[in-house]
Amino acid sequence: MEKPKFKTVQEVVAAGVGLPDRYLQASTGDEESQPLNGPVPEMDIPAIDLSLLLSASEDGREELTKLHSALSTWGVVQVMNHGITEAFLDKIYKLTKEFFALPTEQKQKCARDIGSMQGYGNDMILWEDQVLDWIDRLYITTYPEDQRKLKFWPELPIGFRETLDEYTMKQRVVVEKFFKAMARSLGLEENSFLDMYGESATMDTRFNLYPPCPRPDKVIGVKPHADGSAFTLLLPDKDVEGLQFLKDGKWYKAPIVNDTILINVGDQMEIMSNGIYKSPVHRVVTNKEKERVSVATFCVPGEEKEIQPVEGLVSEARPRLYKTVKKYVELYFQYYQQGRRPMEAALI
Ligand SMILES: O=C(O)CCC(=O)C(=O)O
Ligand SMILES: [Fe+2]
Repeated sequence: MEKPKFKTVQEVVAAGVGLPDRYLQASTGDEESQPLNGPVPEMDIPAIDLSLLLSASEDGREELTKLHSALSTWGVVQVMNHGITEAFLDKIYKLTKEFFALPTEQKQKCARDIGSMQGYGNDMILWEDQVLDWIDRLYITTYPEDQRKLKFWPELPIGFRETLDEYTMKQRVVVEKFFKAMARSLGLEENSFLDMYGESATMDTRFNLYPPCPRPDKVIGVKPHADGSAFTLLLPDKDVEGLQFLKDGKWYKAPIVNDTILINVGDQMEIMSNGIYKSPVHRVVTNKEKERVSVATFCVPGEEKEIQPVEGLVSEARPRLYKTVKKYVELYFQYYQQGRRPMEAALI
């Protein structure tokens, strides 16, 4: 098997050769108003009770209103009472840290092949002169089961595979409820989005490690992007901040709230909701002293599915904003490479 051409961030750090130029961001000109490592205000997003969202009670309706308000402004919510115990989430965080702490040779057993996304490696190099993100990751397709490639599922740390399998099944329950809740919050029949999303939808989980970085003013953990998924379930680090969302041209940091899952809308949900729910641009900044981890699961419609605004959200007052797209993720990378917002391709 071909080995990846570039070193992981952990290997760069271990080599002790200083910071390679490939990680240095070009000046964007707006550093003065909001420098990469400067203080940013915290975003004001609600914690939504998932167990209430599908209830017909007064409290349930109130929760749906909160969901609508957060997703149509920020495109992000914290979800609590999601049915996954704190002890289980802690196990995921622990296994993530243990995986990245393994010796390089052990991690390389799950190394990504050149040109493919799945497996262990550094920021994927998609174009020449790309400034690299300060991140190492393990990217695994977890669902449907027949699409799993076990060679990318680490055998160590012990329990990783079983726990990831269990986490996938638990997340599926959350995903279905969340789709139904989003439909209800827009006055639609419960299955409106699920029917379009499809039975063949995939889940990809990405374990992210951001080692301490010598130049947080010049180096970024993940460059600004919006997710190409329908939506993303995220477990941000429980102690170390870093995730920021862009709203009206300003960056805000995501709060850390224990025992919640952060869910952000992705481009394909923005399309299905005819633009009512926003796929937010976000980034991750680096930290000089502390290592940070996160675990993101991307929920992606099946490749054969045609994704478009659902009927109930198109009217004379609100004309259709997006074309029908298929295999959006492929299109996503073509645009991303050109430094363009992939969403542009879907706009009518
Ligand atoms: O590390 C994080 O908190 C977010 C990572 C992210 O945005 C992504 O993986 O798409
Ligand atoms: Fe993201």
